[in-house]
Amino acid sequence: MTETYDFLFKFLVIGSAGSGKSCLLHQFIENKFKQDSSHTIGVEFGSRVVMVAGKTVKLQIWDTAGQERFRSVTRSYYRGAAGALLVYDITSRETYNALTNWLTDARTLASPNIVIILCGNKKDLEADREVTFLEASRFAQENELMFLETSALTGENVEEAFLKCARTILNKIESGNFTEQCVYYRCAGIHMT
Ligand SMILES: Nc1nc2c(ncn2[C@@H]2O[C@H](COP(=O)(O)OP(=O)(O)OP(=O)(O)O)[C@@H](O)[C@H]2O)c(=O)[nH]1
Repeated sequence: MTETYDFLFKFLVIGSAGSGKSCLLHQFIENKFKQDSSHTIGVEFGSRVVMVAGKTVKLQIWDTAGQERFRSVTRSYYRGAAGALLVYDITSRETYNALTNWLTDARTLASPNIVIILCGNKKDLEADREVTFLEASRFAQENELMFLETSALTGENVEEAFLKCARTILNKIESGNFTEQCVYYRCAGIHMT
Protein backbone atom coordinates (compact mmCIF):
# COMPACT_ATOMS: atom_id res chain seq x y z
CA MET A 1 0.00 0.00 0.00
CA THR A 2 1.30 3.44 -0.87
CA GLU A 3 0.67 6.13 1.68
CA THR A 4 1.18 9.78 0.88
CA TYR A 5 1.02 12.70 3.23
CA ASP A 6 1.90 16.38 3.36
CA PHE A 7 3.61 16.38 6.73
CA LEU A 8 5.08 13.93 9.16
CA PHE A 9 5.18 14.91 12.82
CA LYS A 10 6.96 13.01 15.52
CA PHE A 11 4.95 13.00 18.74
CA LEU A 12 5.86 11.90 22.25
CA VAL A 13 3.55 10.70 24.99
CA ILE A 14 5.25 11.44 28.31
CA GLY A 15 4.31 11.48 31.99
CA SER A 16 4.47 9.37 35.14
CA ALA A 17 3.93 5.62 35.25
CA GLY A 18 0.28 4.61 35.41
CA SER A 19 -1.12 7.92 34.14
CA GLY A 20 -2.58 6.17 31.09
CA LYS A 21 -0.15 6.98 28.26
CA SER A 22 -0.34 3.57 26.57
CA CYS A 23 -4.14 3.54 26.87
CA LEU A 24 -4.38 7.01 25.29
CA LEU A 25 -2.23 5.91 22.37
CA HIS A 26 -4.24 2.71 21.96
CA GLN A 27 -7.54 4.60 22.06
CA PHE A 28 -6.27 7.03 19.41
CA ILE A 29 -4.92 4.32 17.08
CA GLU A 30 -7.45 1.51 17.62
CA ASN A 31 -10.48 3.46 18.79
CA LYS A 32 -10.91 1.27 21.84
CA PHE A 33 -9.76 0.92 25.45
CA LYS A 34 -6.74 -1.26 26.08
CA GLN A 35 -8.06 -3.57 28.80
CA ASP A 36 -4.89 -5.31 29.99
CA SER A 37 -2.37 -2.48 29.94
CA SER A 38 0.90 -3.29 31.70
CA HIS A 39 3.91 -1.02 32.32
CA THR A 40 5.68 0.00 29.12
CA ILE A 41 9.24 -1.29 28.85
CA GLY A 42 11.31 1.44 27.20
CA VAL A 43 9.15 2.77 24.37
CA GLU A 44 6.27 1.66 22.16
CA PHE A 45 5.26 3.03 18.82
CA GLY A 46 2.10 3.79 16.88
CA SER A 47 1.17 5.84 13.84
CA ARG A 48 -1.92 7.25 12.20
CA VAL A 49 -2.61 9.55 9.26
CA VAL A 50 -5.06 12.35 10.04
CA MET A 51 -6.55 15.29 8.16
CA VAL A 52 -5.72 18.63 9.70
CA ALA A 53 -6.94 21.85 8.09
CA GLY A 54 -7.07 20.23 4.67
CA LYS A 55 -3.61 18.66 4.96
CA THR A 56 -2.75 15.00 5.44
CA VAL A 57 -0.49 14.60 8.42
CA LYS A 58 1.16 11.41 9.53
CA LEU A 59 1.59 11.27 13.29
CA GLN A 60 4.44 9.05 14.37
CA ILE A 61 3.85 8.56 18.08
CA TRP A 62 6.32 7.30 20.65
CA ASP A 63 4.77 6.10 23.90
CA THR A 64 7.47 6.25 26.56
CA ALA A 65 7.78 4.33 29.83
CA GLY A 66 6.96 6.46 32.86
CA GLN A 67 8.98 4.41 35.32
CA GLU A 68 12.15 6.13 36.53
CA ARG A 69 14.37 3.12 35.71
CA PHE A 70 13.68 3.61 31.99
CA ARG A 71 14.35 7.34 32.02
CA SER A 72 17.73 7.16 30.29
CA VAL A 73 16.26 5.01 27.48
CA THR A 74 13.19 7.17 26.95
CA ARG A 75 15.22 10.41 26.95
CA SER A 76 17.03 9.22 23.85
CA TYR A 77 13.73 9.31 21.89
CA TYR A 78 12.94 12.97 22.47
CA ARG A 79 15.08 14.38 19.68
CA GLY A 80 13.18 15.66 16.66
CA ALA A 81 9.75 15.61 18.33
CA ALA A 82 7.39 18.33 17.10
CA GLY A 83 4.63 17.67 19.63
CA ALA A 84 3.98 15.97 22.93
CA LEU A 85 1.11 14.85 25.09
CA LEU A 86 2.17 15.47 28.69
CA VAL A 87 -0.05 13.17 30.74
CA TYR A 88 -1.00 13.08 34.42
CA ASP A 89 -3.77 11.21 36.19
CA ILE A 90 -6.46 13.47 37.74
CA THR A 91 -6.82 10.91 40.57
CA SER A 92 -3.12 11.04 41.47
CA ARG A 93 -1.49 14.19 42.78
CA GLU A 94 1.86 12.44 42.60
CA THR A 95 1.63 12.26 38.79
CA TYR A 96 0.62 15.95 38.70
CA ASN A 97 3.54 16.98 40.93
CA ALA A 98 5.98 15.31 38.53
CA LEU A 99 4.87 17.44 35.56
CA THR A 100 7.60 20.07 35.92
CA ASN A 101 10.34 17.44 35.56
CA TRP A 102 8.73 15.98 32.41
CA LEU A 103 8.31 19.45 30.98
CA THR A 104 11.96 20.31 31.55
CA ASP A 105 13.01 17.11 29.80
CA ALA A 106 10.76 17.81 26.81
CA ARG A 107 11.95 21.38 26.36
CA THR A 108 15.63 20.61 26.79
CA LEU A 109 15.86 17.27 25.00
CA ALA A 110 13.32 17.73 22.18
CA SER A 111 13.15 21.45 21.42
CA PRO A 112 12.31 24.64 23.35
CA ASN A 113 9.58 25.15 20.71
CA ILE A 114 7.96 21.74 21.04
CA VAL A 115 4.16 22.05 21.08
CA ILE A 116 2.83 20.42 24.24
CA ILE A 117 -0.69 19.60 25.30
CA LEU A 118 -1.26 18.79 28.95
CA CYS A 119 -3.71 15.89 29.36
CA GLY A 120 -5.42 15.31 32.70
CA ASN A 121 -6.36 11.68 32.08
CA LYS A 122 -8.92 9.38 33.77
CA LYS A 123 -11.59 12.09 33.58
CA ASP A 124 -14.16 9.30 34.02
CA LEU A 125 -13.01 8.77 37.64
CA GLU A 126 -14.55 12.01 38.94
CA ALA A 127 -15.25 10.58 42.43
CA ASP A 128 -11.51 9.92 42.97
CA ARG A 129 -10.29 13.27 41.65
CA GLU A 130 -7.24 14.76 43.44
CA VAL A 131 -6.37 17.54 40.98
CA THR A 132 -8.94 20.19 40.06
CA PHE A 133 -9.49 21.38 36.51
CA LEU A 134 -8.80 24.94 37.63
CA GLU A 135 -5.37 24.35 39.14
CA ALA A 136 -4.23 22.31 36.16
CA SER A 137 -5.44 24.96 33.74
CA ARG A 138 -3.47 27.58 35.70
CA PHE A 139 -0.37 25.39 35.50
CA ALA A 140 -0.93 25.03 31.77
CA GLN A 141 -1.30 28.77 31.30
CA GLU A 142 1.82 29.56 33.33
CA ASN A 143 3.83 27.07 31.29
CA GLU A 144 2.38 27.88 27.87
CA LEU A 145 0.73 24.52 27.40
CA MET A 146 -2.60 23.67 25.88
CA PHE A 147 -4.83 21.71 28.23
CA LEU A 148 -7.59 19.11 28.07
CA GLU A 149 -8.96 16.52 30.45
CA THR A 150 -9.20 13.14 28.73
CA SER A 151 -10.45 9.64 29.30
CA ALA A 152 -8.71 6.78 27.53
CA LEU A 153 -11.55 4.62 28.90
CA THR A 154 -14.49 6.46 27.31
CA GLY A 155 -12.43 8.08 24.54
CA GLU A 156 -13.48 11.57 25.61
CA ASN A 157 -11.12 14.25 24.21
CA VAL A 158 -8.51 11.69 23.10
CA GLU A 159 -8.77 12.41 19.38
CA GLU A 160 -9.06 16.14 20.21
CA ALA A 161 -5.79 16.10 22.16
CA PHE A 162 -3.75 14.68 19.28
CA LEU A 163 -5.52 16.81 16.65
CA LYS A 164 -5.25 20.04 18.66
CA CYS A 165 -1.53 19.52 19.02
CA ALA A 166 -1.13 18.72 15.29
CA ARG A 167 -3.24 21.74 14.30
CA THR A 168 -1.09 24.06 16.41
CA ILE A 169 2.13 22.74 14.87
CA LEU A 170 0.67 23.17 11.39
CA ASN A 171 -0.41 26.75 12.19
CA LYS A 172 3.08 27.52 13.44
CA ILE A 173 4.64 26.07 10.29
CA GLU A 174 2.28 28.00 8.03
CA SER A 175 2.88 31.27 9.86
CA GLY A 176 6.65 30.73 9.70
CA ASN A 177 7.00 30.32 13.48
CA PHE A 178 8.21 26.75 13.45
CA THR A 179 11.59 26.77 11.85
CA GLU A 180 13.29 23.65 13.18
CA GLN A 181 14.12 21.72 10.01
CA CYS A 182 14.56 18.46 11.89
CA VAL A 183 11.02 18.24 13.25
CA TYR A 184 8.80 18.14 10.21
CA TYR A 185 9.01 17.11 6.61
CA ARG A 186 6.83 17.82 3.65
CA CYS A 187 7.00 14.47 1.93
CA ALA A 188 5.45 11.62 0.00
CA GLY A 189 6.16 8.61 2.12
CA ILE A 190 6.07 5.02 0.93
CA HIS A 191 4.67 2.68 3.50
CA MET A 192 4.82 -1.07 2.89
CA THR A 193 2.35 -3.31 4.64
N1 LIG B 1 -10.57 4.62 34.59
C1 LIG B 1 -9.57 4.82 33.75
N2 LIG B 1 -8.48 4.03 33.80
C2 LIG B 1 -7.46 4.27 32.93
C3 LIG B 1 -7.53 5.29 31.96
N3 LIG B 1 -6.37 5.28 31.25
C4 LIG B 1 -5.63 4.28 31.76
N4 LIG B 1 -6.27 3.65 32.78
C5 LIG B 1 -5.76 2.55 33.60
O1 LIG B 1 -4.57 3.02 34.25
C6 LIG B 1 -3.58 2.00 34.30
C7 LIG B 1 -2.30 2.46 33.65
O2 LIG B 1 -2.51 2.70 32.26
P1 LIG B 1 -1.30 2.68 31.21
O3 LIG B 1 -1.81 3.22 29.92
O4 LIG B 1 -0.63 1.35 31.17
O5 LIG B 1 -0.30 3.73 31.90
P2 LIG B 1 1.11 4.29 31.37
O6 LIG B 1 1.13 5.74 31.64
O7 LIG B 1 1.33 3.88 29.95
O8 LIG B 1 2.14 3.54 32.33
P3 LIG B 1 3.73 3.24 32.06
O9 LIG B 1 3.78 2.45 30.79
O10 LIG B 1 4.20 2.45 33.25
O11 LIG B 1 4.42 4.56 31.98
C8 LIG B 1 -4.20 0.76 33.63
O12 LIG B 1 -4.71 -0.08 34.63
C9 LIG B 1 -5.33 1.34 32.79
O13 LIG B 1 -6.39 0.41 32.65
C10 LIG B 1 -8.71 6.13 31.92
O14 LIG B 1 -8.87 7.06 31.13
N5 LIG B 1 -9.69 5.83 32.84
